[in-house]
Formats: sequence, structure tokens, C-alpha cells
Amino acid sequence: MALLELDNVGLSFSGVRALDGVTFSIEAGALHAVIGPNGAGKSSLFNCISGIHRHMEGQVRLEGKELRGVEPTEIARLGVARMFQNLALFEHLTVLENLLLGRHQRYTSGLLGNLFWTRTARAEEVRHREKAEEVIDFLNLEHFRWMPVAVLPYGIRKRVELGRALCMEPKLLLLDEPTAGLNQEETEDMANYLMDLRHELGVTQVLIGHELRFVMDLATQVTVLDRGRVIANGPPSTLRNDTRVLSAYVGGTVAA
Ligand SMILES: Nc1ncnc2c1ncn2[C@@H]1O[C@H](COP(=O)(O)OP(=O)(O)OP(=O)(O)O)[C@@H](O)[C@H]1O
Repeated sequence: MALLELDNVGLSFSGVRALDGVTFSIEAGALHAVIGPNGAGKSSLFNCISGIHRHMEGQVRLEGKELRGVEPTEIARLGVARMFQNLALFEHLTVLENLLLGRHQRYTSGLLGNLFWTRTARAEEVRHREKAEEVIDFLNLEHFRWMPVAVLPYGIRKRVELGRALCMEPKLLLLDEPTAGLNQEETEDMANYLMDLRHELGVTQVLIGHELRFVMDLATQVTVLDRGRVIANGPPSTLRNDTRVLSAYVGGTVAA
């Protein structure tokens, strides 16, 4: 069974058909890219998976469990994390504090446990710190651990944003244009981290991308959306010369 299945997903906004009959699946361990021109429906699709659009049609299933109608916080708890294009960090908190906040939906000891600092709450706090430190090591953020996010360069903030999502120990990581605003070197760094994530930690990723070369080099599977519909779906090698894909990007070419 695929990790995530989208079955005939549709979404309308007062007459605008943002998604229409979107059906495809995401295999465990994949780095699955969703591409398409502006307005194709990529963000709408992520919002449907995250439970933000309650009026969506069709079905979204995570490990066979229907997500439609499930609250976004519960979907996050089930293992769907999201790295936002516009950073969702707390600027005045340190890198470590931001990462620990990424774990908040995993706290189980509750308010009373924390207030009275019970043994369970203490043990839990240690576990959260260990996980945050693992993520810091993995993303080479040691040097920035105690710095407030506000003073960090944009490329490092993007890495912290990825780290915040990773702290949730997701089954499925949704990456909304992870390289937007990054320079060439930072883009290559991000690509390497995403590949390591797949190979070393086995995290399944769905990535919205604009830059075709980046997507084609990185992804194991690509779904192309155009005006809310799936126009192509397959491994990058089969899509490089697909005329539907090329024509969806006006004047665009899929670099070899
Ligand atoms: N909240 C909303 N209210 C009204 N229309 C919306 C809303 N969200 C999306 N749309 C419309 O749905 C369509 C798909 O938009 P969406 O943002 O999902 O595309 P996209 O592929 O992510 O585009 P981009 O690459 O520009 O971010 C567009 O026509 C957009 O105007």
C-alpha cells in the first residue's frame, strides 16, 4: 500500500476550480515532486493533505486512514509535517527553542505533569532535547544552536525551518518550495540534506518545486499539475521530453 493516496481530489473557490479529479499516490521512501505553472493547484493540494481545506472533494488517505474531515493538528500528529515557503519560525527564540516547539504535538505528559515537573514530564523533556540535538547534528546547526533566529542569514533560517518539521518525526514531509530565495550554494546544500533525509532517515518527502532542473535531479517521482489537473505522472526520466509537460511551462525546457 502507498503511504499517501489521493483519490479524485477536487477543490473549488467560488467558481475557480483549483483542483479537479487529482488521483495519484506517494510511495513510502519516495522523494515525490509536484510541479506546475503558477496557479496550477500545488499549494491547494498541500492544503488538502494538511486538512486546511475542509470543503475539498474526494479522498486523501495516509496509510489507508482517511484524512478528510480530520483536524490539521491531528493530521500533524498522525505524521504529516510541513516546511512552509514563508518561514513559520519564532524570530526572537533561539534555534534550539524553535526546534523544541516543533515537537509540541508530541508532548504527552500534559499541563499538570509539566507544572509539577513529574518524573514522566522530566523523562519526556530529555527525549525532546535528544531529538532536537539529533536534528541539530543532522543539519549542521551546532554553531547556531543558541542564536535567535532573527539574526541568522536566510539560508540558515530555511534549514531551521526544515529542522522544525523534522523534529515532528514525520512519516510524510511536505516541502513547499524549499529552495525559494536561496542562492546556488544554499540550493545545493538543501538538495544534499533532502537526499540524506531520504537515504539515511528514510523520510518520505513531497516537494513543490518551480525550478525544473532541481526537481528532475532530485525527485524519484514527479506529478505535473496544470490548471488543477494531473497532466503527467512518472519518474523524471519519462517526463523530460513529455510535450504536455514542456508546453505547460510556456517556453520552458526540462534540462537534461
Ligand atoms: N484561498 C483561495 N481563495 C480563492 N482562490 C484561491 C485560493 N487559493 C487558491 N486559489 C485559486 O486556486 C488556483 C490554484 O492556486 P494554488 O495557489 O493552489 O496554485 P499554485 O500552483 O500553488 O500556484 P503558485 O505556483 O503561484 O503558488 C488559482 O487559480 C488560485 O487563484
